[in-house]
Amino acid sequence: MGLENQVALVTGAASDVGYAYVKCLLLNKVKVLLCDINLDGCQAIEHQFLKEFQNINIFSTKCDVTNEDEFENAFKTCIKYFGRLDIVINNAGVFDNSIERQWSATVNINYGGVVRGTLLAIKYMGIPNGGSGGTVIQTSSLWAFSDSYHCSPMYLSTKKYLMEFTKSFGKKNNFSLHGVKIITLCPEFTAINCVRLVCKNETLQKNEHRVAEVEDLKNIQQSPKIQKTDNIGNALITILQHGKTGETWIVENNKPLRLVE
Ligand SMILES: NC(=O)c1ccc[n+]([C@@H]2O[C@H](COP(=O)([O-])OP(=O)(O)OC[C@H]3O[C@@H](n4cnc5c(N)ncnc54)[C@H](O)[C@@H]3O)[C@@H](O)[C@H]2O)c1
Ligand SMILES: CCCCC/C=C\C=C\[C@H](O)C/C=C\C/C=C\CCCC(=O)O
Repeated sequence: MGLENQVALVTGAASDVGYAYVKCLLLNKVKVLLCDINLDGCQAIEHQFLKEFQNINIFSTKCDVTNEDEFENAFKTCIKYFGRLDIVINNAGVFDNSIERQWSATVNINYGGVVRGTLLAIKYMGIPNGGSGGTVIQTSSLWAFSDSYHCSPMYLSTKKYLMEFTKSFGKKNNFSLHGVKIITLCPEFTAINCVRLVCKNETLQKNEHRVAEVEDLKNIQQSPKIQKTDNIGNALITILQHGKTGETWIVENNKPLRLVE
């Protein structure tokens, strides 16, 4: 299925994974609205791609996925600017180990942001509401399948919740009501500066067990086997073309993209 001339809204677009999503969408002739709390970051990406690729359609807007009005305004901006909306990528996320201080923010962004984005997608793309249907992709993590990794319990649990939300909410009987497919993508680690994010936390630094886990993260990060973000971007395109509502997909280095049965 070709994606040409479809329109996508990507949250957390100023991120490493977001960058790869946007790039792969543009290369498939999708028009893209970049949304992030970091508007400068989105605009820098926008300018880079406008220089790099010809005949692309790209625009940026500030959007905090925890702010209902701001998030809804991003949907309105998208439809106003591009005239339609077909794809929503819920990608904004945070990884914070300071469970004592940050747990509610992690839930509000990683899980709440996905729920808000999904409900808004149905409101703006749902057939009974005048839309043409569409697809929502949630970014979870391969960690959602792990019971062993406890470096950030909040991160892990929000990624599990959003996957369960999608499996349940994306069921075919729900899809038949609005025509919006809802699918989860679970990437394995990718080459990003995650060690910076993980190491900044003092609570973590004081906990010997967790320090050992940070060492593990550093080793994974430095591994030549770590997947490139483009691997995730290419997986996104395949899922948009072939995925079915309620499905969960895993993307790992050097392995075929796989559907979780
Ligand atoms: N990097 C990995 O190895 C990896 C693996 C699996 C899944 N993921 C997931 O991919 C997504 C992107 O991760 P990344 O590695 O590119 O992270 P990143 O830290 O580079 O980017 C996160 C982005 O989200 C934005 N953001 C944070 N709070 C926001 C909010 N309230 N509203 C809107 N935007 C907000 C940040 O500004 C940033 O641009 C996350 O959901 C992450 O859990 C990442
Ligand atoms: C906003 C987010 C930035 C996130 C960067 C930090 C951590 C990234 C976490 C990824 O989601 C991890 C993805 C997959 C890891 C899977 C397996 C690794 C080892 C398995 C295990 O120890 O259980």
